[in-house]
Amino acid sequence: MSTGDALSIRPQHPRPLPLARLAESHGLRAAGELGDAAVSGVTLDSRDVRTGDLYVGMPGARRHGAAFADQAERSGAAAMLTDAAGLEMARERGIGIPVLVSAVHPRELLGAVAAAVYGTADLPAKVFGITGTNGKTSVVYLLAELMRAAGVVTGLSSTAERRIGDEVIVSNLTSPEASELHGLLARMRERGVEGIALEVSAHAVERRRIDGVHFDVVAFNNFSQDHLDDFGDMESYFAAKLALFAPEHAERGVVVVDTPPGQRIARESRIPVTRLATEYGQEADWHLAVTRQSIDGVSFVLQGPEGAHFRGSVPVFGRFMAENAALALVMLHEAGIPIPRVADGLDGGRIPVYIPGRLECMNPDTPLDAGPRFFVDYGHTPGAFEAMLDALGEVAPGRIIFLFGADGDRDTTKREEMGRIAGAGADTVIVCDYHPRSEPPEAIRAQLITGARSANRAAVFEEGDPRAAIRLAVSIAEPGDVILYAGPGHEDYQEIAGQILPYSARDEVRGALREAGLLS
Ligand SMILES: CC(=O)N[C@H]1[C@@H](OP(=O)(O)OP(=O)(O)OC[C@H]2O[C@@H](n3ccc(=O)[nH]c3=O)[C@H](O)[C@@H]2O)O[C@H](CO)[C@@H](O)[C@@H]1O[C@H](C)C(=O)N[C@@H](C)C(=O)N[C@H](CCC(=O)O)C(=O)O
Ligand SMILES: Nc1ncnc2c1ncn2[C@@H]1O[C@H](COP(=O)(O)OP(=O)(O)OP(=O)(O)O)[C@@H](O)[C@H]1O
Repeated sequence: MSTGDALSIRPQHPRPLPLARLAESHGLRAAGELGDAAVSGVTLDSRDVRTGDLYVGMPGARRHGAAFADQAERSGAAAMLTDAAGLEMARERGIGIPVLVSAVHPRELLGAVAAAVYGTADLPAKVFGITGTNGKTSVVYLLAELMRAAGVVTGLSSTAERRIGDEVIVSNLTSPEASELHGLLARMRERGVEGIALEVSAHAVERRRIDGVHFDVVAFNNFSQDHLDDFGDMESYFAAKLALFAPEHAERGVVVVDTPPGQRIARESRIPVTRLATEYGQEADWHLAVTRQSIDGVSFVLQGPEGAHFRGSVPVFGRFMAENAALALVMLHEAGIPIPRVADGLDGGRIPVYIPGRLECMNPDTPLDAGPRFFVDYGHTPGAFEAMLDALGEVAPGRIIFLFGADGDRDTTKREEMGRIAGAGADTVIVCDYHPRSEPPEAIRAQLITGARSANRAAVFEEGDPRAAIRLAVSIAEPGDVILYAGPGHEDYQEIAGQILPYSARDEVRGALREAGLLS
């Protein structure tokens, strides 16, 4: 997520849709005369309204969007869509624009309405969606890179950023609200995008942010603890992911079946599923085997039905990166972009993917006998910590120095487990602050440290200020050691006590490496 509050992206040449037609096709009641009013965009945020928009004022967790109807009207909204309560609020505010009233929660119609306004119900492009706890952003970037290799014009939407070809758009949520998503899809269509990779969070499925999108292929990679503050329990979190595997969302699915959650998705999916296994002996349609690993990347062989196979590598360490790449390859194959076509566009199977802030090495040119390698990562779940530290255990030439903090005001139950995994998998742990938000930072650190000490392995240091923590890590590291800073990834801010402060871990790390003479 970024703190950038850029306006949502829209098509450059919208085609206004008559309100009367919209009302009729979606069972909306018109409060007053619609005349020949038409709308050319949709938004549910008054601060994002453009002239000619349909402003959707719907109830949120904290307030009703209709409270901002006057602001939306002043900004040029041509009409409003709301519920009965919202209509009352709009009337109280003396709104003059036409109002459409929905008998159900407007969220239930938002995707279909946005698709109708933007004409995105049926896209010429192939659309791919990935869900799972960790690795969604990585799979999205791999999909985009592999499509480029196959000569496909690509667009993507991820936590890190959204992209249309080479154009980069600020990303505020992992999965944008349906109104924003359809605006993005419409712009992609204008730009001739032929293949679209979308990260689909559990929130997106549950809050109907993907309504009106029909995926050619959706995929599931893994499932572990996260977001319990939002979903309450693991079963509800899982159910939100499983719901993506349904005919109303997608044609077909690809599932990593190494673990019981993956096997369950494959069993309970309501669409045909192709299975990918990375564990030896696991029954599946496609099998992945890692052939070589180092701190600089991972090589693998992927084998599938009818002799389909791929031999290649990813320049990011970890078995799970090979798994992410294999999953992307199988998804494309299932959508009719066959592996040989992708392989033809790659140099010897090398996938030159760059994933911002995911196991990103900040000094890849430092020789291992001259200094430590410093990686910045977005991992913030016990599952991601385990995957990264297991991977490093296999490839780190020297000691592992692990630097991390935890979110304030988010799933507090995962903190001790994150600390324990860090303490068990690293040689040195440095606990610092991430986004404390409204919580006392030292209390968050204390929970992480309790977990880290419980493992009885790593030396544990506490340094709240992340800038100082980075420098502490560099000062104690020796040639061949690996420093892994988990949490901030691509982000460019720190949220402390209601304030958003500029902070880029990647820039800070570069600065610290320069100070130490490890980067020019
Ligand atoms: C918990 C949650 O999902 N909240 C979302 C929700 O906020 P809310 O219900 O609290 O909205 P509200 O503040 O009550 O406002 C009600 C309505 O008034 C509108 N409003 C509000 C203020 C204003 O000035 N003008 C205006 O029009 C709002 O746009 C909204 O439609 O509706 C907002 C508008 O769409 C979202 O931005 C907001 O996402 C917040 C930012 C969020 O952090 N969501 C997280 C939990 C999330 O969705 N994360 C997932 C998963 C990430 C992962 O996998 O790690 C994601 O996909 O990003
Ligand atoms: N297949 C995987 N299995 C487990 N961990 C992974 C996998 N792929 C990546 N990771 C770890 O999880 C971290 C987050 O990866 P990524 O950003 O791709 O996941 P995400 O699902 O998009 O997370 P978010 O939705 O929070 O952005 C990575 O930086 C890496 O540490």
